[in-house]
Amino acid sequence: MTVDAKPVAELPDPRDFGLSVVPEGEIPAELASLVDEVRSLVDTVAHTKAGSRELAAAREAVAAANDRLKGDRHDIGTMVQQVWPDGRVEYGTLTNVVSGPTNAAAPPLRMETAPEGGLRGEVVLNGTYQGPPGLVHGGWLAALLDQALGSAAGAEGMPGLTANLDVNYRNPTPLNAPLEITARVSGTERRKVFVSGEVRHNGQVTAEGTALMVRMNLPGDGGA
Ligand SMILES: CCCCCCCCCCCCCC(=O)SCCNC(=O)CCNC(=O)[C@H](O)C(C)(C)COP(=O)(O)OP(=O)(O)OC[C@H]1O[C@@H](n2cnc3c(N)ncnc32)[C@H](O)[C@@H]1OP(=O)(O)O
Repeated sequence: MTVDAKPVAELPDPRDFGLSVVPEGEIPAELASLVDEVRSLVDTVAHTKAGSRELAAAREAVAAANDRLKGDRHDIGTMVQQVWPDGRVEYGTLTNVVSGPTNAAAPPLRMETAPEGGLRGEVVLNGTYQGPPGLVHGGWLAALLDQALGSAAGAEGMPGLTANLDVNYRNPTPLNAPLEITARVSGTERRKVFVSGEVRHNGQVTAEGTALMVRMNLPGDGGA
């Protein structure tokens, strides 16, 4: 098994597949700020002990905001073009549930190139990601790993879909605490990209995963 990455410059342009693209720099600062506020609102609502009057008033205010914004929407499948600090261009889904910059349901996870190779990111999951008391839900840890592992393949010029994901939960993962996510490509075989990664808290692995990503079949690939 070898790592046989395509040059990053050959990454597919989503526009060639009929998808819309929004450059990340063109997302209004007001939208980023609104997304942060909604993320906080979801946590607040999930934990509130407010009384009926306050709840009804808050519901009216939220409904008014919803009515105000819901007319003008990006299409499902819209991509966001992100430029890495080293100038590399990457495409992700605008509303990706783990990393989408406009999705208030996303933590959001942003991965960067790690000095030791592969990718590294940091994330804090609030109480809306809870599974067992005070701990992160295992399904969300799998989602974080899936995204990080997929990004590691994408960063090597091999974007694709997850065919298989295997997660081991080694230690409880706390809420409201910094988590480090690492991921890398360990090998390739034809269109198969083998990836692995970890979630750590205070340097201790809490979850680790391996995945098989099947690289997108691109024009000129010959299916290989
Ligand atoms: C435009 C740019 C956009 C880029 C965006 C990217 C964002 C990424 C973000 C990522 C983060 C989010 C991630 C997500 O959320 S991805 C969302 C969750 N995943 C999916 O929905 C994938 C559903 N599955 C499929 O679509 C197909 O099955 C795929 C595409 C995976 C393969 O169907 P395809 O017809 O294409 O290929 P193939 O069948 O010829 O197989 C090829 C090779 O693979 C081997 N194989 C296949 N399956 C398995 C398996 N289960 N175990 C072991 N091996 C398996 C197979 O034997 C063969 O091997 P070999 O014969 O060569 O030895």
